[in-house]
Amino acid sequence: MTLSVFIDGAEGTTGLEIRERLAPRGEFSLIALPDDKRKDAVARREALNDCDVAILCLPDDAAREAVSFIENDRTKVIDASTAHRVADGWTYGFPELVGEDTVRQAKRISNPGCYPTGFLAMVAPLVSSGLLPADWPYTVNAVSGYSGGGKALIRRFEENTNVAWRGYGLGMGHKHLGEMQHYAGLTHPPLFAPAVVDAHRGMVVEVPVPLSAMGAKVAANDLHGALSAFYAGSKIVGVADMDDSPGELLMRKNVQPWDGLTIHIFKNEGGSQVRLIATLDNLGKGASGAAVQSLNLISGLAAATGLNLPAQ
Ligand SMILES: NC(=O)C1=CN([C@@H]2O[C@H](COP(=O)(O)OP(=O)(O)OC[C@H]3O[C@@H](n4cnc5c(N)ncnc54)[C@H](OP(=O)(O)O)[C@@H]3O)[C@@H](O)[C@H]2O)C=CC1
Ligand SMILES: CC(=O)N[C@@H](CCC(=O)OP(=O)(O)O)C(=O)O
Repeated sequence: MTLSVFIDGAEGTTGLEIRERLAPRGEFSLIALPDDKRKDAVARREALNDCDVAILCLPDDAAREAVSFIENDRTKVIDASTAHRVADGWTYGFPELVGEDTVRQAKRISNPGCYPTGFLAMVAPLVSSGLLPADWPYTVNAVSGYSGGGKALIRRFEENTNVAWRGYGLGMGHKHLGEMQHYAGLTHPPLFAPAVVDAHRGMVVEVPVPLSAMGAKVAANDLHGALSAFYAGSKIVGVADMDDSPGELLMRKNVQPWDGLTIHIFKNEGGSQVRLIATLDNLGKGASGAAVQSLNLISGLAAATGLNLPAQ
């Protein structure tokens, strides 16, 4: 059976990439609105009620409006925006953390934010297993490619080639804090320091872990072992081997779309300090690839269909 999918916001950065992933796949037929109707409330309402699955690639307010347009019990929703990430009645679309079956059965799925995907992939399993404390004031240092800010930031970077690094979220009230704290089960919101660099796509999310200062009774190898075991069955999330003499970790420009995520663990001599670093594609596991992973699950298909898998 072919499932009909309507991407609301199909001309945006995330929406276009979902189309790219679904175009070659015979299991899905896409409902598309003509350009002059893509923001027309009547046409969107009709498409949202006609489709089996609606994928919302919209600003938060438009995503809330789209959900309010749905008047039937059949249409399932995958929302890429921040609007429903910690809302009642919504399933967080992170199958590795919440369980594939939970996503498979959901009718309302909220796609995780790109930075929280990197943060939670590392911290949530370590906190829930008790290896890292829930009440530590974690910090998150992260860089994103400029496509993470959608069409407006792409335009800004591509028209002003003189910006190499853009720190933001300087008021420390970033919209991703809620989901990071909630799904990692933390007492405090993390101190989050995001920045954009002059690359179209890609993301590096780092959590420093001063093991001895936090009084943790575990070593870097224990964190590595726990995360390797946690993701052992995953074709999407991988854990890099620990390297005794690491050189450098690079985020490159002009890379191909990638739907995986790799966790790196580095330690100092003596093992008192650890750096947990996740590398991913903000438009892959950070957005469009994650939406397709959830779409596969609610369609009864294998979760791991994605671009350039397995994890690199
Ligand atoms: N880019 C990324 O890496 C990530 C994005 N997201 C989230 O995904 C969502 C989409 O982001 P992104 O693709 O980057 O943003 P873009 O700005 O690139 O795309 C948003 C699209 O929505 C369209 N749109 C705006 N308002 C309406 C409306 N009322 N009705 C129909 N269409 C509308 C825009 O139209 P127009 O083309 O005319 O501007 C645009 O095409 C956001 O909530 C974002 O936070 C989440 C994770 C990562
Ligand atoms: C580089 C950049 O601007 N990134 C966006 C986040 C992109 C993303 O994850 O979107 P959601 O907010 O919907 O989760 C930001 O920091 O606001």
